[in-house]
Amino acid sequence: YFDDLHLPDNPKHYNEYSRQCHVPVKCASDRRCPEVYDWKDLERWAQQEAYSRFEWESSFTDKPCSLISHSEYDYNLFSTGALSSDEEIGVKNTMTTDILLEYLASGAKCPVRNLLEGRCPNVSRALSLEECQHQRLYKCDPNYPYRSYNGICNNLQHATWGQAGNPMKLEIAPCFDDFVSKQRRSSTGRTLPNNRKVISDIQRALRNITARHVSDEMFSIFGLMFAEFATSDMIGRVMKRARNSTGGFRGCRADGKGISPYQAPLTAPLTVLPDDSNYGPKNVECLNFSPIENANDQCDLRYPTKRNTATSYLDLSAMYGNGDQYDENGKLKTSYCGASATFDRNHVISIQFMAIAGLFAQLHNYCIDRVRSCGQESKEEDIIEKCRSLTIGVYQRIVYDEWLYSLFGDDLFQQCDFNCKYDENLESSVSSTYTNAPGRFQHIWIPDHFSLSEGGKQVLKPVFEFFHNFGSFDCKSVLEGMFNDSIRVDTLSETLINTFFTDDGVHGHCLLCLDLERGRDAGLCPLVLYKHYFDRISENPTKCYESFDDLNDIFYEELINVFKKHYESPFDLDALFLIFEKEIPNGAFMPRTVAASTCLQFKNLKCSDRFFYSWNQFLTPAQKELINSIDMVTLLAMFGGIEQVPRNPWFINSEAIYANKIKQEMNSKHHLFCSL
Ligand code: HEM
Ligand SMILES: [Ca+2]
Repeated sequence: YFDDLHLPDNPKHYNEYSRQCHVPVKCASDRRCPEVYDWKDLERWAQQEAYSRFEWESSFTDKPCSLISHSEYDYNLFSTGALSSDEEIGVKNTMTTDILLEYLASGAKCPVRNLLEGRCPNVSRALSLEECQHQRLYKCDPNYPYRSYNGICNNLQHATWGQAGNPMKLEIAPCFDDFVSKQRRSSTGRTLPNNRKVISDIQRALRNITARHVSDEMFSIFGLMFAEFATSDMIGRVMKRARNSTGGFRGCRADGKGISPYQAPLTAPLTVLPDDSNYGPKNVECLNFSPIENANDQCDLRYPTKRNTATSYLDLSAMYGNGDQYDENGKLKTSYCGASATFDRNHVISIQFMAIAGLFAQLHNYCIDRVRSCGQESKEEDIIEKCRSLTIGVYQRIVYDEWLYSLFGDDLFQQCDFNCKYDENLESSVSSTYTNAPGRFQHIWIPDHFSLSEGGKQVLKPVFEFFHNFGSFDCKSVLEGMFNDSIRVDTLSETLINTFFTDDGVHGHCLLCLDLERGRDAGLCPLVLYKHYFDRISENPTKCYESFDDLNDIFYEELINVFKKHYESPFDLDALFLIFEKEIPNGAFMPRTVAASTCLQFKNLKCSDRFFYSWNQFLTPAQKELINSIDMVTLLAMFGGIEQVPRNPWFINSEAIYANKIKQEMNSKHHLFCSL
């Protein structure tokens, strides 16, 4: 089934649903193109607008009242990095193009759509401004055996594919109201229902669904946190930036009682209604939110898409950073739990995340020690890069053969069929749909407590405590705690809905609301379009949804009732709610459409990666042998500092084996490090 892994450069509106279900298509018979008297003049105007807007926005980084302060719980939840001068040009170019498109769309919308979808041959598809032409030419050396740090030259013909900072890509054209930036509206043209209200009603409704139950064979918190680690490797979110860094621009008053009079321009806070069962009594009427930056650094006239600051390849880019993270011996500088110090910049992570990240950094550093102890003369670069290739290979094998296998279950794993070959014509890219809807599915597994294993006992602590004071935790007990801790599948946790990122256990954010808003901000189309799209790809029967009750093949009745209450038509539902699809394929842990999207995303990342371990021609036999023998259990035994490791860390209640036994087996492979 899933063999078209390509995401288009110029996505088109998805017509198939309308065709099958006789839904009218906006602009269907409108053939007009934008009429502009003087394009050059318009471009220069848009550029001037962009430049002055950028200066104005940047001025807010010096206004303490407009920044979230240290003492607020959501300090750093929306932190923004500083821009290098190259990045600043990219951001300004993106703004220039966005302003120009918004201007055109403010006149008539349909011509803009025709332009964006390539039906206006007389209009150039890129701006002609000098600043827009700064794409560098790269010459890639096909014989250079190692990955670059920013993803460049992984693809020899298209050097920039998969590069950090690239835009995400869309399967189908986005559904902004004006096609370029305004939030999608209901089919009758009204604003979508209040974000928070829908989410809190969903939490209430899910309490009454008993079909969602905990079984013995349950995915572990270890599996959950590993997923977050893999996500952070392929996706790096970046809130709209100004010149200097911040701990987050302010949208709401510090006490949450409404929008701040000092609201910064790069924010779009969420409104909470006074009758909210959690926030109401706390007088919180406003939750901070900052949109993600667009990425259109060469000023192409195309649908706006969001920036991904990570390399899309599964190459441990969040751990290796720019390649400047090594000490004088070529070891990664480490921080808590032996994790690479690069993670210290990321403010929204837990010690559990660090404990998993630490396993891979320690493998790299262990490898460096072993290679050096062979006493052979090697170039510094070769030692580092050989250990890096080994570590990435070990990680990639774990992602596909262990983690995805456990998540998908045997049937679905075979169906998805990860046995593709390297395809040099396939662009490595992250889907904006995946990122902003199905890819967030596992957030609903986040519980209210994580376990620690202290003196052989399980101790439960609120999740938020693990986001602060990393120094107060013992990584060994954090790791051990994750193995027998089950993901949450019966109801949605308070942590997810009411107290996310809190520091006092009382006032917090709503992660699922952020997820919903990200989809709206990225212009995702209605849920039923994606359902139709992915069903077609997986050759499932497709269906039309005329009444809410038609949704009964996707959702339980309790949820349909929530949607009935808030939405005008089943066609208006937000794509995020695919995460609540009731059909879970046999043996899998994910609903059907989420699984289809996940399958395509991970297949793309594998088959577009020239250096993927299973075909990387630069790996030596010794590297290959090590990659095939270091599995997750081995990593845990070697670097987890624990005496007994679970045979299967992805599921709870796994049988345990002695770490020493595994370490001994590894010792018998030491010689391999001398022929890396
Ligand atoms: C305790 C576990 C986790 C926490 C605390 C967490 C937290 C977060 C936060 C704060 C964001 C940014 C929200 C926003 O502003 O848009 C995010 C984004 C995201 N998360 Fe998670 N997450 C967790 C686990 C996972 C897992 C297991 C997955 C599974 C694949 C996942 C997938 C994603 C994706 C795809 C995004 C969007 C991309 C991004 O912003 O990096 N997360 N998560
Ligand atoms: Ca990466």
